[in-house]
Formats: sequence, C-alpha cells, structure tokens
Amino acid sequence: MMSTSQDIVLETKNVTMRFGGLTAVSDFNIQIEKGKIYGLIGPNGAGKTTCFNMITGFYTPTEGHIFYRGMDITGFPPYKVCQLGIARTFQNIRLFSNETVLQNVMIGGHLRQKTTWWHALLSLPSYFAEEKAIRHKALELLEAVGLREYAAERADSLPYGAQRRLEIARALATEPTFILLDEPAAGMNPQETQELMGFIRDIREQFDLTILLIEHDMKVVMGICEKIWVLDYGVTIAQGTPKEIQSNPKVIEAYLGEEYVQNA
Ligand SMILES: Nc1ncnc2c1ncn2[C@@H]1O[C@H](COP(=O)(O)OP(=O)(O)OP(=O)(O)O)[C@@H](O)[C@H]1O
Repeated sequence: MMSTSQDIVLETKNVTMRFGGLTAVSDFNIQIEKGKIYGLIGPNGAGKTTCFNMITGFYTPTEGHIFYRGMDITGFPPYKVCQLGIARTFQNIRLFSNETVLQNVMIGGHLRQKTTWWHALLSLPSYFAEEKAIRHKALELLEAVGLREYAAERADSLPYGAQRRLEIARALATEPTFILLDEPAAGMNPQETQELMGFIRDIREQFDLTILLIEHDMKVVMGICEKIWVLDYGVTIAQGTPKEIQSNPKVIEAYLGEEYVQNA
C-alpha cells in the first residue's frame, strides 16, 4: 500500500551540513513512516550522528528542510524539538551518574512540565501535583524497561546494558512519538545485544513509537530495521530493505565488506 503524507513522521529534503570546507552530510533525503524502525548505517565519519544532530536541533542544516509530521522544524532549538515529541539517546551514554535511576527518568519528565520554577517557589499546589505525576510516570517507565527495583540506586551502579535501557527510559519520559537511538548496542555483550533487539521492538509497540537508529552491529540492524539508509562520506549510497542492502554492491564495497557477505 502507498503511504500517505499522514503516515510520514519525519521527512528531510535535500539536507546538507557543511563545517567549513567539509561537507559532512550532502543532500540527505529520508521519509520515515509511522510505526516503523529505520536504520542509518555507514563507515566511521560518514555523517550519521550529524544527521541526528540536525533532526534534533543540535545543528541547523546549511541547506535543506526537515519536516516533522508535516511541520517545518528546520532550525528549531533542541528543547522545542523535544517538546514536539522527538527524543534521542547518545552514542556515549549521557546519564546523570551521581543521581538515582529514578531521578534520571524524572529529568525527562520535567522537560514536559507545564508549571515553572516560580510555581515551585510560591509552593503552588499545581507544582506539587505535577511533581507527583512525573514521579509516578517515571516509576511506571522503570517498570516497563525492567529497572523498577533499581529506582533508588545510583545510575552509575547499573551494568552497562541496563544504563542503556535507563537512557532510553529517560527519553521515553519526554513522551516522544519519534525516537532516535545512537548506537544502542555499542559496548554490549552478545546476550545484552539479543535482549536489546526484543526491547526495542517492545517499546515500539508499547509506546506507539517510530524509531530511527544508528548501529554498527549488523545483526541488530538487519534483524530489526524495516528500512535502511546507507551513508558514505555524507552521501546516501543506498536505501532499502535489509535484504536489498545486504546484496547492494556499493554497500558491500563501502561498508559491509566481502567477508560479511560470505559469513551472512
Ligand atoms: N561540529 C563539527 N565540526 C566540524 N566537523 C564535524 C562536526 N561534527 C562532525 N564533524 C565531521 O563531520 C563528519 C561526519 O561526522 P559524524 O560524527 O556525523 O559521522 P558518523 O557517521 O556519526 O561517524 P561514527 O560512526 O564514527 O560515529 C566527520 O568528518 C566529522 O569529523
């Protein structure tokens, strides 16, 4: 079935990012359908994280436009992008390591908060009611990602795989409809990676999400992505289903290598 514009959660049109003389991303065009898991792959330095930084407002593209549910969000600051329903995680886990697991998730909830700091100063009931609601929601999210029993522990006391899940829980606390995961399997052992794949599918169902992920672990990418975009030196060299990507000669040459094909 053909997708209608309502099915498209995110669309980029000829998005280009230059840093001085370096073109990190060139004419990036993607259309991401609601409810799907998309992958962005390519060699180191290909421009993948730069794409994430443009979509989430950390960088303003030099050229081109980004549309979220039909709205032109090009150049919107990160907090605005987040409030609209786009959340992300980072390649290097960015948790508040001295804070508890629960507090880390509550921070995500605060980004959605309607009452402000002066409500708190004035001790307005609306402030305390909202704090309570954020706490309750954070505990529910921890339950959903299997970390409820660690709520009171320090974030940095968790094993690595659990820290990644916690970072995702914090992103979910901002109530996103679209989530970008930057190398979610990085540093994970095979068992954690296997669990992560199920986890990503579960949160998609449970929170009605659309997902774009960057990942170097091809088992994860080929196992859970419905469509894959391949970048090389900032240029999109291929796009398609896992099957199409795995047999694309340009992708094999630039990224996967003959060895991968023989072992696949
Ligand atoms: N703020 C910046 N200033 C200058 N150059 C940058 C900046 N951010 C990224 N680059 C450059 O843009 C290119 C693309 O980098 P990017 O981090 O997007 O690649 P990547 O595909 O995410 O790589 P990796 O897989 O290693 O994370 C690289 O050459 C990088 O050095």
